[in-house]
Amino acid sequence: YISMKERTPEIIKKAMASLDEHQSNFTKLHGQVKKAYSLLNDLLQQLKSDDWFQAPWLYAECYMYRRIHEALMLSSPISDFDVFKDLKCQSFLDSQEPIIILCNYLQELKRKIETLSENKLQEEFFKLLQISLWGNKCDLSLSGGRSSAQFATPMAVVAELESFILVNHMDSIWSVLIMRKKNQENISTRVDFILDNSGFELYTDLVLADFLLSANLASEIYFHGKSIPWFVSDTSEKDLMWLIYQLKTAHTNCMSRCGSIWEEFFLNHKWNYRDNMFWTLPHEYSAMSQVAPDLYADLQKSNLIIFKGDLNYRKLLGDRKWTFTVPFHEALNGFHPAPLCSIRTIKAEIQVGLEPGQGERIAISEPTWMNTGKYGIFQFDGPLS
Ligand SMILES: O=P(O)(O)OC[C@@]1(O)O[C@H](CO)[C@@H](O)[C@@H]1O
Ligand SMILES: [Mn+2]
Repeated sequence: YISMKERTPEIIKKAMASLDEHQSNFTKLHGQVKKAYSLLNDLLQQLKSDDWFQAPWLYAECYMYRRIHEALMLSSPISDFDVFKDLKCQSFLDSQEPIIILCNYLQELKRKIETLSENKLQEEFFKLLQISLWGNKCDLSLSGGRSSAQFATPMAVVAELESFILVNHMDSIWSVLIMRKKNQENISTRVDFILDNSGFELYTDLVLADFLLSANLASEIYFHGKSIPWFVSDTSEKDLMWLIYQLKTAHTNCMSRCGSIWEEFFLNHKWNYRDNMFWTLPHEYSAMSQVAPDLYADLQKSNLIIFKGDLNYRKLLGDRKWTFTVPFHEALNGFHPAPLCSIRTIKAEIQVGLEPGQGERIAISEPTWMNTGKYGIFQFDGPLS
């Protein structure tokens, strides 16, 4: 209710404001801008109707983002204009400090990576996994488009927040990768990231992906993004390329090196970008094999699929009100293309795989614990090899 009543009107207003701000860039296209603006205004008025509050939440939200996209599509030639672009860019620019710190950390780590013992490698992997987890605190649909505060020193945060991890299957994620690395028969290991938010979160995902290659825990990475602007801050191909360009052209040495290395990864196909319309439809993932068989078949080639963020978790579980103690495997409802894990801070009232009483105990002192992104999970499903 809060999401549809308060956040969505804010988000549409932000989209309209962005069109307003860019008026002057669209010389000779004022008619088209006016049209998109008025379609968004209609949508804003329609949001007051009861229908929006009676439809399933996930469906209504996805529909709203599609209607925003439609307003632009009907206003050709400004169809390609991303009404959330400025918000996404700003959230990246606001996190320069932690980005530089993390960048230096990664470079130092890579310099000595060959010399690390298996235990030490695991420790570093866990650290970067947790940084990527807490990076998911920063989504803009939850904050109605307001840039969320970043943590100043990502590495210090890891220790501070460890007690807020409610399900921790980092061991299983590690096992999948290290067992493949040790087995000489595995010449290649493919890891897929089903991306969530651009900006700082995306940066933490790329750092993790770089580490996986550098530590020979993976040989190829596939990043899956969104083909249209989605849930305000979700990553599109343009967002990903923009981020890499920002790094490459940064004045800080370590950032520009990082940008060049990552660009190179894409050029030599160690890193690959994919999108598919399925990610911007309201379907739960158990419907993927039916609705998007090609995508499902592609994911079956993966050795580990990492689903980032809250929305992906909702879709993995069909956004149902599961009992907290239901096993993750069961709630996936037949969706098992390959070993997979969810890395997500809890922002929506859906969670499985908890210990009996675990969620109920937190709710006593923190009634809104499922809406804030304060708690996180690493939840794994699949055979370990
Ligand atoms: O997937 P993300 O970026 O972690 O979170 C997306 C999200 O904040 O947006 C919606 C808020 O209305 C909820 O679905 C969800 O909590
Ligand atoms: Mn998101």
